[in-house]
Amino acid sequence: MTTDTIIQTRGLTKRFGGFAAVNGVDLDVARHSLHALIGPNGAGKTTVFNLVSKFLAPSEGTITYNGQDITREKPAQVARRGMVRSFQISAIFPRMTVAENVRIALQRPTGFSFSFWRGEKVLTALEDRVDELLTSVGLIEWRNRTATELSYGRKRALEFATTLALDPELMLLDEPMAGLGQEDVHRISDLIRQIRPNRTILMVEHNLAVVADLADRITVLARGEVLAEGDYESIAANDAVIEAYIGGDID
Ligand SMILES: Nc1ncnc2c1ncn2[C@@H]1O[C@H](COP(=O)(O)OP(=O)(O)OP(=O)(O)O)[C@@H](O)[C@H]1O
Repeated sequence: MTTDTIIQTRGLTKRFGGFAAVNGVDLDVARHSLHALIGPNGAGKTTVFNLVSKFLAPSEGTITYNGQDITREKPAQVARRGMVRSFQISAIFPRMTVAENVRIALQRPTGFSFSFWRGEKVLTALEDRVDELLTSVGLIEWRNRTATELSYGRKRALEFATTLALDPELMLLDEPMAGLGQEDVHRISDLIRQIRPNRTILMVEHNLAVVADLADRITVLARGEVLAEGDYESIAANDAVIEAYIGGDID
């Protein structure tokens, strides 16, 4: 494996009973790329995500992260290594303010070690970091409102802020556009573009316009196997991919 690969799977397989939801998947995610996993319903995308983030144990195969075998590690261990899955673990506390939500994320054991620090200077540094994160996701003027007052799209921006608080090296985004209206899709797309530099993002996303816009590389799954891989142009022109999407045009 080259040092440019941050996460690699070989022969990744997950069987539920006799059914292989994921079957022999080889995935290479290049460092500092945005890699999208797409495929029709039931293709195995969520299962791959659960395997990579260690929420599920594989039946067969290996997973390496920065060259280290993490196949048998627990989710908390891979989180400490810098792999953070958004939207599942970064739950929002609805009655707390927007700023408090980010502060709590910053004080998590896997985040900045603010919890071990003391004194006024430290608290100022913590507040500065909270405001920096809120500014970066466009929520600074909402900092003292309760999270429950935020629109759906802004809640997602807050989830981004709480994920970024952990300073992830690899962000796993699980359908970041799900349930969003067009305006919020643009807002979150801009946000992803903005946080991309120096990070690696692996994203499951159904919105193909977003995938076309953001992804450097795309892996198409169908029936648990890799059907195709490449940039959007090559994927969109691939007959097997078009057929897998029920004969439709994936544009
Ligand atoms: N815990 C489970 N037990 C049994 N079968 C499962 C389980 N989880 C997933 N499956 C099956 O594995 C297959 C792949 O599911 P998965 O959710 O990974 O697909 P997906 O590509 O994420 O689909 P979608 O786009 O609909 O979310 C499906 O046929 C699903 O029914």
